[in-house]
Amino acid sequence: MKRVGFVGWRGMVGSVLMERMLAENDFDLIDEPVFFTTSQVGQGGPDIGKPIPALKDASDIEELKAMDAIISCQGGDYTKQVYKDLRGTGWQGYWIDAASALRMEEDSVIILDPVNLNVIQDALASGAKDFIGGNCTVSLMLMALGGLFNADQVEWATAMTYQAASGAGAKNMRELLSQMGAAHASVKTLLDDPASAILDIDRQVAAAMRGDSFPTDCFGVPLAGSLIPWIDTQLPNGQSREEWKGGVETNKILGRSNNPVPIDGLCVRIGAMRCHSQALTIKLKSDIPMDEIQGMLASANDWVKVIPNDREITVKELTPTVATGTLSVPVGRLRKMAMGGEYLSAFTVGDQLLWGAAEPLRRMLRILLQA
Ligand SMILES: NC(=O)C1=CN([C@@H]2O[C@H](COP(=O)(O)OP(=O)(O)OC[C@H]3O[C@@H](n4cnc5c(N)ncnc54)[C@H](OP(=O)(O)O)[C@@H]3O)[C@@H](O)[C@H]2O)C=CC1
Ligand SMILES: N[C@@H](CC(=O)OP(=O)(O)O)C(=O)O
Repeated sequence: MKRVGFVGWRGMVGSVLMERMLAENDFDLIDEPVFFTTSQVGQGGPDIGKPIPALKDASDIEELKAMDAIISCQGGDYTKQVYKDLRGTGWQGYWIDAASALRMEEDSVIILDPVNLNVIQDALASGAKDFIGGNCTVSLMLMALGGLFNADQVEWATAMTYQAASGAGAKNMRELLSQMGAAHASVKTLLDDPASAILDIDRQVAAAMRGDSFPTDCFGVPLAGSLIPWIDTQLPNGQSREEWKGGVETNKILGRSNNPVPIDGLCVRIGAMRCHSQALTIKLKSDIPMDEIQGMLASANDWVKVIPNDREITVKELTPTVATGTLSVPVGRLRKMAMGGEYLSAFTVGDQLLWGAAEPLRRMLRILLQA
């Protein structure tokens, strides 16, 4: 592969992708990396340790057409704007995308190679050209529980999520911190006085959070000190779109859309920065002994880390604070539930910008570059 085009490389997901590609020396495998922009045509691109042309126009179909592969972290609106026109020219290159726009298209593959390399390879062999990153929550759940799914031991599963601000975008991360600051500022004087009453502090914070000056332009409501029990749009059946993705994307990734495992849940935004967490209830097909379960999970890929169901280790190692900025996907709180030996509880955490967004794209490009 000679020419690889990058769109959306300076956004939040794109920046994480660039960091990872530099860390793994991926650019050494690309003859001509070409960087595109929707707003800075002609300006300089990122420093990748070798010369690159000035930024090209990401809406210029002729320029895009010259690429052997394009990797986009620009978002679904951009994909909808150019993808059809580009394919309409007869372009046969590979399209790798972080956005959800093409995920459920028949000809596309949702990529998560530590879990579905077989699906990816079969698709490549049959000429597939569109490789789309999965929803962050889904990818992180499968990185954690891939062992049970691969062994076909899951009868059904529910995922109750605790999703970070980053999933809503860079501005939302900033707003979360502004909200934290505003909440703190509203009671600073009282906090500084050790004799002040906690219920006065509580009343004053609640008033500040409900007040008009509390910063809520991005989330629409307070997140710091609160939570938001809805992510993405509303579907007619009462599911949120994020919850719907849990079922359809998991089964597509596993290559079993025709024989789906029922998966549903409830997706909630909480005040973490960039790590999504999820509490899972898994109905197993049989009462598998716990040591076998742990073995299946731990051996599924190089990044999953089984945390013993021990209080001290769990509170230290199974948190967003520990997982943030790393590729490690800890999974713990593993125990059989009161409902019976086939009911397994689990809790998992992962960085939603790494395995949840950039890393599957980077690895897909690498698969193509090394083919
Ligand atoms: N955020 C997430 O958790 C996930 C996002 N995705 C997908 O990735 C897409 C992009 O998400 P995300 O990276 O969060 O989006 P960003 O808003 O961070 O970046 C998107 C684009 O905005 C433009 N931009 C304008 N101003 C700036 C600035 N000051 N700094 C950086 N970029 C700027 C850039 O385009 P240009 O250079 O052309 O101006 C950039 O590529 C999403 O729409 C979604 O489809 C997928 C999985 C997870
Ligand atoms: N919806 C996710 C982030 C995201 O971008 O998801 P998707 O790639 O499925 O649109 C969240 O808010 O946490």
